[in-house]
Amino acid sequence: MPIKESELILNPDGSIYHLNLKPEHIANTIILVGDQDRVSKITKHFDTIEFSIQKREFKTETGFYKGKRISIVSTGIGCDNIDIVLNELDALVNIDFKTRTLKTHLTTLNIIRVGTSGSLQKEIPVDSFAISAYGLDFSGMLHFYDIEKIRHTSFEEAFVKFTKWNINKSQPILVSNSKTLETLFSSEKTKSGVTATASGFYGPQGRVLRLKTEDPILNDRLHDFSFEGLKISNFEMETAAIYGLSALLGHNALSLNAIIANRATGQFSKNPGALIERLISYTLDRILDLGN
Ligand SMILES: O=P(O)(O)O[C@H]1O[C@H](CO)[C@@H](O)[C@H]1O
Ligand SMILES: O=c1cc[nH]c(=O)[nH]1
Repeated sequence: MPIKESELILNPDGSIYHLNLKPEHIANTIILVGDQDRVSKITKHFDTIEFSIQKREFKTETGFYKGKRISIVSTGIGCDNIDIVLNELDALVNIDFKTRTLKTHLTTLNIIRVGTSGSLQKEIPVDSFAISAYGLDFSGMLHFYDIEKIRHTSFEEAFVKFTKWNINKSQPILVSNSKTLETLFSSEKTKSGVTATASGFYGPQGRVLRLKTEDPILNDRLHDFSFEGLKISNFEMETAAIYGLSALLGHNALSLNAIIANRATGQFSKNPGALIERLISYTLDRILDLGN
């Protein structure tokens, strides 16, 4: 049965609804960034840029870096946007837009997030690089999918008990990265941990400006929690959703984050721009070891 026009939405030019892309526009290796201005900070290193388009916060550039074809896609902020980006990227490679049916041979994408993040541990200082061994979703978006096979309930149960998690918030879900990608991108320059993916920047990450949070010591409990050697290392707003949807759709995913803030020490990077430039160079260097 063809997928209905209301479900797989194509623009008049045949491109997919939000990303505005056609299947030929994307590579099998994709770097996701939050900020649309970060796209050109990556593609300025490319030998050639073959395609560039932007709709809303979703900017895509595809080109060649030292002979490797790569697409950079900006997601904007948050897991609701990741739902759009991951479903549309998957549709671009695994659904035949003419017949509106699933392809017989499915394509596996390599999806690497290059983001910014706030550390929860003193040992992961400002200006370092964090690799997310797991994403811990607090956003709730993944609960709309059948996640039973990809979640890690013993960690989740221990986490809920230790942190006295308020059940009015969505139930946390722990999802793994691609261990193959993690091996490729890990080095003495990276620190690995569990990335907590929050549903907001202020209250949901324990920041207080004028509004008090529901649980003022939640960040302390996140800091102290450990399970079989795993600790919560950092906060950001997309990783667990990328890991969850990639695992469900059969793609490989990894999240690399430049640590611009340290919540344990109260510090913020003096030069976040230079830090993200270093993470971009690090990522591009390692990405060449991926097969095409
Ligand atoms: O720098 P990016 O990739 O946007 O990532 C982080 O920064 C944003 C918040 O300022 C959130 O998207 C968070 O995940
Ligand atoms: O503290 C931080 C820094 C960047 N992005 C976040 O979501 N949180």
